[in-house]
Amino acid sequence: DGTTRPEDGIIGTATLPLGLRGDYDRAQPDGTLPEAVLAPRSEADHATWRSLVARQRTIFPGRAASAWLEGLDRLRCDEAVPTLEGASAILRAATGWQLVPCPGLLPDAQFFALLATRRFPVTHWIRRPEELDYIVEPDIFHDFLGHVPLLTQPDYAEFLEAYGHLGLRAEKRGQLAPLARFYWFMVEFGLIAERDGLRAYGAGILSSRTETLHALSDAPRRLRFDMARVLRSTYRIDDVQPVYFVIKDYAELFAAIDQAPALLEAAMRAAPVPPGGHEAGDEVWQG
Ligand SMILES: C[C@H](O)[C@H](O)C1=Nc2c(nc(N)[nH]c2=O)NC1
Ligand SMILES: [Fe+3]
Repeated sequence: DGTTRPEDGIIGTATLPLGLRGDYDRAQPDGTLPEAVLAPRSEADHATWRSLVARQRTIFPGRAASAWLEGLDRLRCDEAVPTLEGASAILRAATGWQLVPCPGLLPDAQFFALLATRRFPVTHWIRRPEELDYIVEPDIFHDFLGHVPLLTQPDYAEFLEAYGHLGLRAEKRGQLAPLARFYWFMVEFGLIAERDGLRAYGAGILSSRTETLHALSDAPRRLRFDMARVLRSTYRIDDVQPVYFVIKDYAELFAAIDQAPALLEAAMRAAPVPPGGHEAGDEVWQG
């Protein structure tokens, strides 16, 4: 389902060679990097971070999900590349999650094992100033700004831990392809129907200027979240998404985890839906 994506460095899953840039040689058996080997931040790193955040902040109003924005504000990370210790203190108090540094994309088993113990791996390196608009792999801007704010929201925090456990189970049963689709559509590119309208909570959307503008525009197709449909839906990662799925609340994601074991088996036998493909039973989100 995944190929390299030309923009803003959101990566598909299993098919991509792990980490073109990260410091994998010094990673520990669980995939994390020991504090002692972390490269210090330069003023240029902080400047890159500030401009990336400032650019996104101009388009968040009316587009970013309220729980995600509240989380971002609580993390107070606009002025400099955040430290994981500082953010972890806020997360522990809110939902018991913590952040661990990693060299980049991790093998699925390591990734799931960390999520299952409420440890979210955050890539340590940050893109170079000339890469503001485009990088191939997720960097700290995608991992931290995209994924961390919603870890302050209890239902979502519970869901992502359960996803970790489900991942370890699915890996034993060779069901990673449909499970990666669930991560892609509902963690990286998810939309939520809020009282004041449609909003984005997906990390891949909110860490990308182009995707944030596109996802909330009239261009893409938006379907009501349907777990079985998501598990059959393939995707491209080399362009903005042609289709998104809309949840009504984060508890819906956690509830879907319970259905997953049966649906994963069925999805392995079902014909995959091509990227942006239509199916008779599709429930278009009316909004
Ligand atoms: C699980 C998901 O489908 C995807 O395969 C992965 N995502 C990530 C990963 N590793 C990191 N660090 N971050 C991710 O988002 N490894 C695997
Ligand atoms: Fe991500």
